[in-house]
Amino acid sequence: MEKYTHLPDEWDRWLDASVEKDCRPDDILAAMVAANYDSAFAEQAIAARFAQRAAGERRPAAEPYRYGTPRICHQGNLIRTSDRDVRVLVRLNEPVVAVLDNVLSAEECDAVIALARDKLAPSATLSPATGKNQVRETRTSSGAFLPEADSALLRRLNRRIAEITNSPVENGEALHVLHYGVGAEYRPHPDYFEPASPGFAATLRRGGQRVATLIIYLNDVEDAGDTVFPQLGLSVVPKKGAAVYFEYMNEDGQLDAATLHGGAPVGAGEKWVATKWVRQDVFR
Ligand SMILES: O=C(O)CCC(=O)C(=O)O
Ligand SMILES: [Fe+2]
Repeated sequence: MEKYTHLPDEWDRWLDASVEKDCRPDDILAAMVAANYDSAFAEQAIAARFAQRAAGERRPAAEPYRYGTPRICHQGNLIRTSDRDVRVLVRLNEPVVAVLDNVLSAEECDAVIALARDKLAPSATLSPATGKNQVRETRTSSGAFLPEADSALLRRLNRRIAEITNSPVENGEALHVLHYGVGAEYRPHPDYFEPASPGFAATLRRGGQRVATLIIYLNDVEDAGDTVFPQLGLSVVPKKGAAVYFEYMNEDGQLDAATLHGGAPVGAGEKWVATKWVRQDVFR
């Protein structure tokens, strides 16, 4: 039987009542799946209902994002790190986005791919409703985290990335490598965790919010696979050793929705990136 992707009135009221009673999102989901609801649809509906309730308890209208001094120091043509001069190619101030070149050497790119190749697993996304990792059609790459203890190369790169992003090494999550085959994509998403979503509470306790991202391109893609920013009309074309940086949390804790981004489907060849997500505090 076809799964339901529509909420009739009685289920709408039931969902409201369940959220009001503070039922666990997991239990609400289980009940809906048992009643033949599509699980992705149900999760979205549950997360939206929790977010709505939280929004009602907060200030009514969200204030526009205030752009202060960027975290990244990218005024000049170069960012000098302790072991490499990184070239600034493009700077955008609102939101803060920078395209950088010469972040990694070609040999370093190849070495990072080699470290990740055997560890790849289908990419998952964290459910905003339940906090569980789930494989979805919105993210069709495969990926692996590379813990720093694994190699001297990773320690050196993590230090360099911390200098580029002007943040403590300890605030970075482990480097995350993604591999996309032809047609694989990562649909537009924010990298921060929507604070009102119950599924994100646990990860937010580990180092606080994500504040900035550096996506490093580890190969030249034969066709397409750009990193796209739909709200900016911006598309960054992968180039081996180059990177795109963006930041999305200011000193007041506001989150910048304009940094919505995704990895467009690869047209030909393959695409490898290494992502560093920077947290507000030490990430454990
Ligand atoms: O592959 C890309 O261009 C985007 C990757 C991405 O959004 C991420 O790793 O958070
Ligand atoms: Fe992302």
